Amino acid sequence: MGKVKIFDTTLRDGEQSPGINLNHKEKLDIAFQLERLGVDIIEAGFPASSQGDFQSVKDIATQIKNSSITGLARSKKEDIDACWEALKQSAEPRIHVFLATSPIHMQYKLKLTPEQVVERAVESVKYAAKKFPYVQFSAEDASRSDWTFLARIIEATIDAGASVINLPDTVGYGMPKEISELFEYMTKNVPNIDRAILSTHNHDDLGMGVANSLAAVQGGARQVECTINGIGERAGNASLEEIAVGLHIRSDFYKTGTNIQLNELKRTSALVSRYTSMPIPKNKAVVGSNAFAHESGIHQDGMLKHKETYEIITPELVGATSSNPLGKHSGRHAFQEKMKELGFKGTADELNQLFQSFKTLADKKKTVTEDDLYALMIDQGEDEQVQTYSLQALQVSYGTNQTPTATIKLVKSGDKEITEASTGSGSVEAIYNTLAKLTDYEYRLTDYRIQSITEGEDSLAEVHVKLSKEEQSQSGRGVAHDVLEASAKAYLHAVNRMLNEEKRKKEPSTVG
Ligand SMILES: CC(=O)SCCNC(=O)CCNC(=O)[C@H](O)C(C)(C)COP(=O)(O)OP(=O)(O)OC[C@H]1O[C@@H](n2cnc3c(N)ncnc32)[C@H](O)[C@@H]1OP(=O)(O)O
Ligand SMILES: CC(C)C(=O)C(=O)O
Ligand SMILES: [Mg+2]
Repeated sequence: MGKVKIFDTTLRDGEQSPGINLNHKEKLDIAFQLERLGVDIIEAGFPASSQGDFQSVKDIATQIKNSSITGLARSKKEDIDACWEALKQSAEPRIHVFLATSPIHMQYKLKLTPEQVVERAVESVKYAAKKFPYVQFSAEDASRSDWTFLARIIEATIDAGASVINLPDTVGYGMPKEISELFEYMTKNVPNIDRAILSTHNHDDLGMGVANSLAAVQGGARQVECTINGIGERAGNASLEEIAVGLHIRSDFYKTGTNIQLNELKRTSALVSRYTSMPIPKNKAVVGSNAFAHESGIHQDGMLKHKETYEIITPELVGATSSNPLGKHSGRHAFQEKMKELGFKGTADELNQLFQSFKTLADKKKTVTEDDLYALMIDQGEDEQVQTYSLQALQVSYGTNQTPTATIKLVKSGDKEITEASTGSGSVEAIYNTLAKLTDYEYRLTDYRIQSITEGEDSLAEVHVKLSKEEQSQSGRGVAHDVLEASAKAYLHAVNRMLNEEKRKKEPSTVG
């Protein structure tokens, strides 16, 4: 069996997404990327719909060399003529003529009888075939059409010159088994079907776009129409990246493949997302940022032991990279691996302590980044010094028209709990006034700096302070999820270092 042709309609049906309006340059950029991706046919637009669409189709048709270009036309001479004017310079001019075949569309929208629909379709395909070497006919709303009538119009349009017959699930109504049977039925019941290839075009109203496309391939379709990121009318079209990767990964099942250069998928998806301002959901198959991310401990452990335990698609296949983000579901194996990567050389006990701090942090933060882990490592190094004072509890009350008050409980010398409260003109000053009382020292705060270690709302805050007393000064650093807690920690860090330094000076020198 030959390869399934990929017909990309991002620039036509994709652009029909509410809110999307691509300009000329954006359309050309996307067309060039689709060509790089290895798309067989690019539906560049609907030339009769506007002057802008006409010009884009024309320019794409003259500039793209390695994909065939097509344009959409209603079953009307004016639409076909506009399409010809836009596409006549293309290397392989193709037209896509459509007319609806379902009872509801024929009666209410077209206001035509089934006989008139067959007549109009045949007349249009014949007219198009006089100009175009390749004519595709689409029976719009095929999935809600009567199958006997559909077989009749397919036979008639093939006789009129159509070499591709598309059976769209225009409103995303079909179910996979039904779509597969529809294609099998037409393959068996249309006498001249071997003179055309069958094409499938699915919408995602019931979330079946990709499943129906693959089911159609099972039923005999040899062309699949789809869009990048699944953009399109209403809930969108079937997504190209999912179809191409599905056919590749399960080629054992479908016994076919595509010409798509899979490692261009991620880039193409990102380009379309940027130009259409339609963000890609994190959990989107193939191209979502979580598609190759493994967060839970058991999965990360499995991945470290053998990637295929949890990865059926390698990120490299689609031009993406994998990641093992650490979060609250991560276990010791993945944590240890990451710490090794970061250069941790401590003992098993130290690693264990770090793992506990990491778990505490991960409970508050969605993803713990490398920078967060560095911060934890550095904090641990500091913990090895004598900590005269350590923070037990901190409460700050703050409100407009209210004096900020801090209540702080410290542990002194490892066992004694001491508590104090003080006010200040701001929350940080209230904290520092309270800490000054608790630590019996009157330091001057000569520097206070705050920075976020990582990006995002849930990043760790890092506070740096400098405390001075007479000739002495000492810096301190505190890291916490909360700015006020980091401020208190930084102050205590400086006090503890100051006390350690004083003690060291008093100790008799061992040198000499
Ligand atoms: C399933 C799909 O995705 S189909 C493609 C949808 N895409 C678009 O509609 C692209 C943007 N559309 C447009 O710019 C405009 O709708 C145009 C330029 C195509 C037509 O504009 P207008 O002439 O103002 O017509 P309008 O859009 O209001 O109505 C559509 C007309 O086309 C007719 N029509 C619909 N499909 C077809 C068809 N396949 N063949 C012939 N006529 C058709 C309708 O019956 C209606 O005809 P009527 O005016 O006699 O009732
Ligand atoms: C024009 C046709 C193919 C279409 O987009 C549809 O039926 O969804
Ligand atoms: Mg469509």
